[in-house]
Amino acid sequence: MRDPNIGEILIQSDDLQRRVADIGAEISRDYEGREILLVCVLKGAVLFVADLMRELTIPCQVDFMAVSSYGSATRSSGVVRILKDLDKPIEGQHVLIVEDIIDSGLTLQYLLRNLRSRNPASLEVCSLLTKPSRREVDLPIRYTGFELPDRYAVGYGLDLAQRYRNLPYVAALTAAAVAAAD
Ligand SMILES: O=P(O)(O)OC[C@H]1O[C@H](OP(=O)(O)OP(=O)(O)O)[C@H](O)[C@@H]1O
Ligand code: HPA
Ligand SMILES: [Mg+2]
Repeated sequence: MRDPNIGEILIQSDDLQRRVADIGAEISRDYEGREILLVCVLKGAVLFVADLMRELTIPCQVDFMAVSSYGSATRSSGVVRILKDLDKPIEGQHVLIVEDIIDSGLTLQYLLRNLRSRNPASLEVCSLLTKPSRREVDLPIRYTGFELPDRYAVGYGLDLAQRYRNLPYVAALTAAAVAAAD
């Protein structure tokens, strides 16, 4: 039986996989002759980075940073906390931040400022999903997979109170589930 909190499917698994392959090809072309460091933003981006890095044909490394601002609610608290930092310095490296979703943009704003101060050779952003209608700060996103409507989404890494990250598709929560979470 389908979970009663899960509403309509917004992006099917096949469409996710096809788009991830396209983004991987585009990144490989753009960074030809260079090595990149993927900075995966835990936990949401973990499925995306695992699929994306298998599509890259250029040398790459991956490191992980954990930040959190949502707690168990469906709205950002606006306060971004680093829960785990990168293992190594990034000075002189071509860094690509890999995110699952840019919603208000507050997490990414914090990350861009923080990582820029560490003097990478370049710093770009790849986010599978974006919700332009909810953006509170305007930020440069070099690679994007899909635009979402103003609905709280779960699946393919995205959670509600840590659940549903394992769904192979992206789905909207039902209105009742959103109301119960906030
Ligand atoms: O643009 P924003 O409004 O800042 O929202 C986007 C961020 O929020 C989510 O992470 P969250 O803080 O919930 O942690 P998680 O990745 O562990 O789920 C998501 O993975 C992004 O990192
Ligand atoms: O729609 C969303 N779903 C899950 N996590 C999120 N973090 C920001 N927006 C979302
Ligand atoms: Mg989350």
